[in-house]
Amino acid sequence: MTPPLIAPSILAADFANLQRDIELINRSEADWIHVDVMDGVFVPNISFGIPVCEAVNKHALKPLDVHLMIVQPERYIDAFARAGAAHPDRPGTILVHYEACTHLHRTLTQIRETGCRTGVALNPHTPVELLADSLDEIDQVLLMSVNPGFGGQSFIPHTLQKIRKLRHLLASAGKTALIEIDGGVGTENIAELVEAGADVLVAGSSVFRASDPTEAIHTLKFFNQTAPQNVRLA
Ligand SMILES: O=C(CO)[C@H](O)[C@H](O)COP(=O)(O)O
Repeated sequence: MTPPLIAPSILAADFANLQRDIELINRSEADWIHVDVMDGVFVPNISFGIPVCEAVNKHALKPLDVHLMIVQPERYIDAFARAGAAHPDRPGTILVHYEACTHLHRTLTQIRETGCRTGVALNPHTPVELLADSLDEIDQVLLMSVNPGFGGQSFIPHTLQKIRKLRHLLASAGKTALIEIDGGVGTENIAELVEAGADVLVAGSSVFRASDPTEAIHTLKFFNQTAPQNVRLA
């Protein structure tokens, strides 16, 4: 089985040591760097914006997975693309929320024009079927498995059903968009998430609250490999 892609969320990093934490991700087996942008309107919290994304990009060696939890995301797509999501050597993804887009097709076209991969995020209550007529424009679907706005929340179990439904929707339409899960992901649920059909796992607290974040990333990525046994040689 191909290991899932792991995207540590810097929302849980130490903002006073952001360069150190980005370099930790660079050296680890993580695949992407997840950048959570919150505006205090779409979600009840404010995280950071374009200058911090630029600062992350300055040190990043892996693609940025920019999750815009903001209203009217079309106003800021070009700025976040320039701030690192559209890096020519490691192009990343810009994700907008379905619930925040009045003209989703236009917004996804705008993201494609920047050179980034396109992503649509769905809140826990938003049905996956609403994406049925947009699949041609979507490279990645992010299912929120907590209510967006804060790290460290508990995983919502209903997400597993949504992953299976989305997997079925994609297969029926012959599409290959990646399924990404965000919120409450850790060693206790990664096996069932991947088994249900998840391709990408965002992990904030389970990485940055671990005593060894590099090891935590390894454990998530290779969750289905048994730990090496201590073999006594004769
Ligand atoms: O988008 C988010 C919150 O809106 C975070 O990425 C998400 O909650 C991950 O954090 P944790 O792994 O701590 O749950």
